[in-house]
Amino acid sequence: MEAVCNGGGGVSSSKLAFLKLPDHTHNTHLPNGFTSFQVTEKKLSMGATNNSQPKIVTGEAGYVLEDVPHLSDYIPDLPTYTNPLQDNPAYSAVRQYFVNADDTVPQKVVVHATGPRGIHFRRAGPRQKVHFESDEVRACIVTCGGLCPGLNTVIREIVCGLNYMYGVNRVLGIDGGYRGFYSRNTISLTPKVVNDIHKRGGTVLGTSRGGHVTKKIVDSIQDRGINQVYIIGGDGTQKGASVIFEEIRKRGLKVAVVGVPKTIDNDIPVIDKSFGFDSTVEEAQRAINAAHVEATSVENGIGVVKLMGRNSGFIAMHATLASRDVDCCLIPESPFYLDGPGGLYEYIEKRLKEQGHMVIVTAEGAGQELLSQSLQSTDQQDASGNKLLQDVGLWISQSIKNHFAKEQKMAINLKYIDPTYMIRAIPSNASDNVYCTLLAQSAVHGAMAGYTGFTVGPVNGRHCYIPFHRINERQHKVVITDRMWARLLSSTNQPSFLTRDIIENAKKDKEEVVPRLLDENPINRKKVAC
Ligand SMILES: Nc1ncnc2c1ncn2[C@@H]1O[C@H](COP(=O)(O)OP(=O)(O)O)[C@@H](O)[C@H]1O
Ligand SMILES: O=P(O)(O)OC[C@H]1O[C@](O)(COP(=O)(O)O)[C@@H](O)[C@@H]1O
Ligand SMILES: [Mg+2]
Repeated sequence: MEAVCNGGGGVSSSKLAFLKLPDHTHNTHLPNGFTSFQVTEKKLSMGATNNSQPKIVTGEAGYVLEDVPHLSDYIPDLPTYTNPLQDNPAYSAVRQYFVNADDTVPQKVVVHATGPRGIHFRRAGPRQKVHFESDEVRACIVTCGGLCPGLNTVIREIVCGLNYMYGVNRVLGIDGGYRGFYSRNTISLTPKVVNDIHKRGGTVLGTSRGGHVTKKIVDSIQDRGINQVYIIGGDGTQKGASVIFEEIRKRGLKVAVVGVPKTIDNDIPVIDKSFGFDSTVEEAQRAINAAHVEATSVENGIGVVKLMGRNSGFIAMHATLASRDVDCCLIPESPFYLDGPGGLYEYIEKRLKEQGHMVIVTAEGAGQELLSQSLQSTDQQDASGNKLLQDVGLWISQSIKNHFAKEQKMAINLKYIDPTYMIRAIPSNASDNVYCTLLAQSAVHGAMAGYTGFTVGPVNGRHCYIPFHRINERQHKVVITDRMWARLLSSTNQPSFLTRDIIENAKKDKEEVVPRLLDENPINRKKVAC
């Protein structure tokens, strides 16, 4: 799939050179109808601005580039160096190893002949010129939030990428998440130290929730002389990274802040999917197989499997689609009910009569509203402020058992499998390892080129630098009025549990979360001033 654009809207290739955007766009007048917007902030004495605003470049035919910050936005006269990769024997033979300064990637690849070209992100990759010298770099890596297959691979590849590609040999590992910046030890990471870590699950750096004290974290970054910060973590972590970036920018420090999105739940928007997701879906097959074997080995056997997915049911949906042994998949985005016509109990009875067994997969966040009606509702949160969930797997298993015992309709034989933490702790599979390598290398290239305040990730198959605000504005969720959920419903034959209200709400949600590019001026949407 070719999804990379150069500059202008539907222009001929001969015009492309003229339409080139600068590698990092400031409040610049651009050629031929391109306009760059960055709200003009009050300048601080050291040249820093007091608050960063979205950097938006617009062009012909509704072209919009949502650009990422650059150190030169607030540090005047930032020196430039030749990229050492140009003398690296592994890369110098590559026909065009460096990314074109004006390469951008469209967020939407399905377009209409007369529709605008829509939002684009800056393409990731090595730049001809960099803004750090190799021996100047002092990088650090931190991992935060829940575990996810692939964390160690990303750590390994950041360390190796910095060292092999840019000759950087000072990389610190921050121990135990954000709080490790100010309350724990650091470890020195070299290619030798990280050589084998991708074969292990978890994170060699340790992780934690809570403990994000921005001032203490940035003080520690400043005190240690760190100038590249690689922050690997989920939606909470990326919010934390954004705040750290703002503080660093406010202090006018030459420190690149780079987010690497980690989420086993795949709940981060914009990017195609998160690392570890494939490994997780694959590992979930083992639990589903076990549930299927148990269910088919007895009369009226029911296997219930709980998978992770706090607010987003992607793991359950994909594991169900992959398996074909699942008769019902429950996710947080699709409310369901138990009793009455069209309810879960009725469906279970029908399925058992038809085939004598069934498998139910539930995401951990499914049916929480039902649980809080029937169990005592708790509003407990974890250290990061995430709502602590009640065990839907246990609850639904018990509810099904009670229902069939009470009605004395049929004797059922139910087995509940909770493989959630076993799945989360595995090392990443081969395809996730390759993905993690690309993510890590893209992150390193971006920081070396002076970009900052961004999350790296694939958009339509191309790695991009995405501004934090785009990652943090919403959660990625299964849209139950989309084709993928319809595919699942047709593969399991389960009831949709959809009432007219739910369908209307789902449509409304979708309209709110996905910017309606066809009829909207993005400049108005972002409320940026020229
Ligand atoms: N809104 C926020 N602002 C600053 N830091 C945050 C925010 N939300 C979460 N964090 C921090 O990010 C880290 C990880 O967040 P958490 O929600 O536990 O996991 P994840 O990043 O995997 O979603 C924690 O240290 C938490 O304190
Ligand atoms: O690790 P904990 O605190 O038990 O939390 C479990 C949660 O962590 C996750 O595995 C990942 O969530 P995060 O990406 O927010 O860290 C969720 O699927 C699950 O709900
Ligand atoms: Mg999270």
